[in-house]
Amino acid sequence: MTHAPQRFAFRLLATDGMARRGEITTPHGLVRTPAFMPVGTQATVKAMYTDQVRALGADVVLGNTYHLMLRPGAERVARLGGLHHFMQWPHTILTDSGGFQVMSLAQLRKLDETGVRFQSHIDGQKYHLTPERSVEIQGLLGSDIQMQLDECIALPAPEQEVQRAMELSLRWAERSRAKFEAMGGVEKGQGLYGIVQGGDVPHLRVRSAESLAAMPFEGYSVGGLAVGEPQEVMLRMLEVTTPAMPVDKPRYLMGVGTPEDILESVARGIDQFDCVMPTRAGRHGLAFTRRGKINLKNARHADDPRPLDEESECPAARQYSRAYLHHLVKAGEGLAAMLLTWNNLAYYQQLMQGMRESIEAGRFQDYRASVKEGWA
Ligand SMILES: CNc1nc2c(CC[C@H]3O[C@@H](OC)[C@H](O)[C@@H]3O)c3nc(N)[nH]c(=O)c3cc2[nH]1
Repeated sequence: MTHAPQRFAFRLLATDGMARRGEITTPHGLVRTPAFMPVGTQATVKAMYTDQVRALGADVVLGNTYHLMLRPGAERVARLGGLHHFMQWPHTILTDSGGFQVMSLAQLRKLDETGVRFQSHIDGQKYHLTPERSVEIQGLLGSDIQMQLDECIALPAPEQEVQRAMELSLRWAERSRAKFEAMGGVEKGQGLYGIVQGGDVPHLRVRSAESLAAMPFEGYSVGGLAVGEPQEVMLRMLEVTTPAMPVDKPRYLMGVGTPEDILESVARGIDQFDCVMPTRAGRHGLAFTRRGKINLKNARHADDPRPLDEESECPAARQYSRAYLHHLVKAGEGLAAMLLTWNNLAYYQQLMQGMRESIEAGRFQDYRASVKEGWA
C-alpha cells in the first residue's frame, strides 16, 4: 500500500473579532493564514527567484490556468514533471481556473452553459474551457489548491445579470466538484475551492455562499470583487458574505489588494489574498514601505542618500539609496524591477506576519491602528 498523502486540512488556531489565525495543510506543506500569495501567473513571480520569494515568508504562489494552458500547455508541464518541478517551487501552489482571464484577455469569447469558447490572445488558436477541462488542467499542473470555473462579471451590473452569472457559477461549481473527485483530488490531499459570486447584491451573495457551503469544498473564495467597485462596496460585501461562509474552511478573497484592503478584509474574516499590486508596482517604480508608498520616478529622490527603510530586514529596503533606485528606474535598468519587487513583497509578507502574530496575541485592532498610523 503506497503511503496515502495526508488529506487537505484547515485548522483555526485563534480568532480576534472576525480576524482569524489559521493554517492549511496541503501536499506541499503548511500555509500560515492570513496569507498573502504572490502572483506567478506564467510560472514565475516576475523579477524574483523562487528561493528569494520563499525567504520572504511566502508559503504559496499562484499559477494561472488560462495563461499556462495557452503556453507552454498543461500536458507539456505534466510531461516535464508538473508545475512545482518546472518552476522549482517545492511549496504550495494555488491556481485560478482561468475564467477571469478569459473574460479579460481572450479574443472572440463566447460563454454558454457548457463553458467558454475563445481564441488565444497569443496565436489565435481556438479553445473550449469547461468546468471539467479547467479542473483537468489544474490537476495536470499538480496544483495543491484549485479553483472551480466561474463567471466573474465587472461591476456595476444590472441585478438580473449578476443573478444569471451567480447561478451559472453554482452549476459550474457542481460540475467542477464532480470532476475533481473523479480525478482523485481528495485522495491526493489537494483542495478545490468553490467561488462565491453575487456582485454587489447582498441577498445574491448570501444565496451563493449558502449554496456552495452545502457542497463539500475544501475552501471557499470570494470572487466577483476588486473588479472596479469602490473599496467600501467591497468591504460591505465581505460583511454580508463571510458570516454566511463555513467557519471551519479557508476563505480566499481573489485579486485583493492594497495593504489597506488586506488589513480591512482580515478584519472581516478573510484568510487568503492574491494581488499583482506589489509585483506590478515594483516594475513601475513604486515602493511600499511602513510609511506609505514612494514613487521612485519622482525627481525629488535624485539626491536622497537614505534607503527606503533602514529598519527593514530586506536588503533592497535597507542597503540601497533612494537616489540609486531613482537612477535605475529612470535608466530603465532591470535591477530597478528586481529591487523594488523584492522590497514590495518583503513589505507585504512583513504585514501578514504582523497580522498573524497580533491575532494570536488578541491585539489585532492595535496592530491595524499602528500600521495605519505609519502610513499617515
Ligand atoms: C484583480 N481583481 C480580481 N482578480 C480576480 C480573479 C483573478 C485572480 C487571478 O488573476 C491573476 O492576477 C491578475 C492571478 O493569477 C489571480 O490568480 C478572479 N478569478 C476568478 N476565477 N473569479 C473571480 O471572481 C475573480 C475575481 C477577481 N478580482
